[in-house]
Amino acid sequence: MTLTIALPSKGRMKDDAMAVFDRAGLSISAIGNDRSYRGRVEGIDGVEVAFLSASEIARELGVGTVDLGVTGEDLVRESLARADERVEITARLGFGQADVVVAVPDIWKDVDTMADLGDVAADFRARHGRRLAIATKYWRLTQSFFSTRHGIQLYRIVESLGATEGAPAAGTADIIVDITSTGSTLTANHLRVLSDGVILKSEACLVRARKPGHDKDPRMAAILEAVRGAAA
Ligand SMILES: Nc1ncnc2c1ncn2[C@@H]1O[C@H](COP(=O)(O)OP(=O)(O)OP(=O)(O)O)[C@@H](O)[C@H]1O
Ligand SMILES: O=P(O)(O)OC[C@H]1O[C@H](OP(=O)(O)OP(=O)(O)O)[C@H](O)[C@@H]1O
Repeated sequence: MTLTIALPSKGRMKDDAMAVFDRAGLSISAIGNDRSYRGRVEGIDGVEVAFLSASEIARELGVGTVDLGVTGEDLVRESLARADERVEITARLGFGQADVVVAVPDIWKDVDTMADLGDVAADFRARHGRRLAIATKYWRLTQSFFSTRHGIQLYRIVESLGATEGAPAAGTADIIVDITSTGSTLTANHLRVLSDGVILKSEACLVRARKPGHDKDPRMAAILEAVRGAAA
């Protein structure tokens, strides 16, 4: 059986992911020309490399069409319901660090915690005639953090696929849930992370799809050991 490893084909994780595999002594070459989306690991037969976007990698791991992949933990937990039943995070790779956070307008001086935000949400309709609106592309993470973890039910998610930090100023949402690394985009948009508003501390991970046979496959064991040893 062929083992398929998915690596980012583009985006911010591409170069670091290739570098980890290089340091691990797993040299990857493209099949055909440089623009090919298929590759192989030199010296190991029966292992194929698929180059996909980081978000596609998370989805493909969930359905098991790839065996291993490098992608962000945020994308895994957002794309997959009950992620831990379907995939295993086998190594944290030391790059792509970013936090998924709840951020509110700076001028909401009395709102510092999720409990404060729960109070705001509870009387938002009475004050404004509508529910608190949260702009995000992280539906699943937002719902589980607000509803399950903090018992906040009175809100509405406004899907945002870009420039999420601009939504409060544009009037399309009241607060946001988004990824941040340096924090400069939040600051530039006059937003502030709640003191207990970090939903997930994400980084790039080597993720395995839970499929039968992996535990007995020497190629899987060799790849995991090599990549773990090379993680920054
Ligand atoms: N400042 C940042 N902004 C956005 N993502 C970041 C940042 N820092 C690290 N990341 C991580 O990078 C990953 C997304 O990378 P990238 O945007 O290259 O992915 P992509 O799947 O190619 O995107 P898309 O499919 O939207 O084109 C996520 O796991 C995210 O957590
Ligand atoms: O905390 P910061 O360092 O400001 O980064 C956060 C921003 O970066 C990402 O946007 P995008 O994918 O456009 O990335 P880029 O701003 O790094 O180009 C993300 O959606 C945030 O908007």
